[in-house]
Amino acid sequence: MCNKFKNVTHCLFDMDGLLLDTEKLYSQATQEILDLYGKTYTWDVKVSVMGLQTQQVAEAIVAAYKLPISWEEYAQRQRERTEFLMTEAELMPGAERLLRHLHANKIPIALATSSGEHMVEIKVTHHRDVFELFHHRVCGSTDPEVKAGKPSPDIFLIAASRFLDKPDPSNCLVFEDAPNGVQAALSAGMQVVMVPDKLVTEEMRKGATQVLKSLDDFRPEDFGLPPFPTIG
Ligand SMILES: O=c1[nH]cc([C@@H]2O[C@H](COP(=O)(O)O)[C@@H](O)[C@H]2O)c(=O)[nH]1
Ligand SMILES: [Mg+2]
Repeated sequence: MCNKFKNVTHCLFDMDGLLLDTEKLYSQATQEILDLYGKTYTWDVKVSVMGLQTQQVAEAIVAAYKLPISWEEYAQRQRERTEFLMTEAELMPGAERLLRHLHANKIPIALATSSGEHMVEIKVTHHRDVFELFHHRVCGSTDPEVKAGKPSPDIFLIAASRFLDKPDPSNCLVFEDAPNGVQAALSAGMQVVMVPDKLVTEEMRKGATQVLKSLDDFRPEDFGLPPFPTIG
């Protein structure tokens, strides 16, 4: 049987909405701010900001809802609300099993999140052992080398270059939930497994190398990675 996917050697993981169930918490915090102005955080705006850096998200929301505040003020309010909420972030189904499996099989893995370093620390409060499996973390909103956020390829190219053996992008597999993140991975010349929210349209899934309902459905052997051990 011919495999339509190319073998890879390294994996890069998005965090929000992919490894951690934080997108619903962002929606909650955003809606609380918009409530003050009688506005509703709608899916079309939400999906357009998913994966962007903090400043870009704040600018987009202030513009979309014509809020009478600066992006800095918006970002400050979002941070105040999310700092509390995100300590309770839960792992997405299949995330821990996949990360532990890749790590146990010595497949180099890295985190490539648009979130800033401080927020990443808060989000991993209850999952430190799992997030320590990564060779390194790239935190887009605070990393001086990451100039442009997703959908630009910068974050994934920088994440790849920080592995000791500096793999070619074509040998890296990205895991993403957001259309902006999928575009970033493709622009970086990488294959990308997309695990989208149910509301992401067919059109927005186009281009992804593989689309899955859950990380639990991922078959490492599709990409030349060691398969999960069979039970029994
Ligand atoms: O409704 C929202 N979704 C997502 C974000 C943003 O999502 C990023 C998470 O990125 P990633 O999925 O690359 O880990 C955070 O920096 C945050 O700014 C947000 O602010 N609001
Ligand atoms: Mg994400």
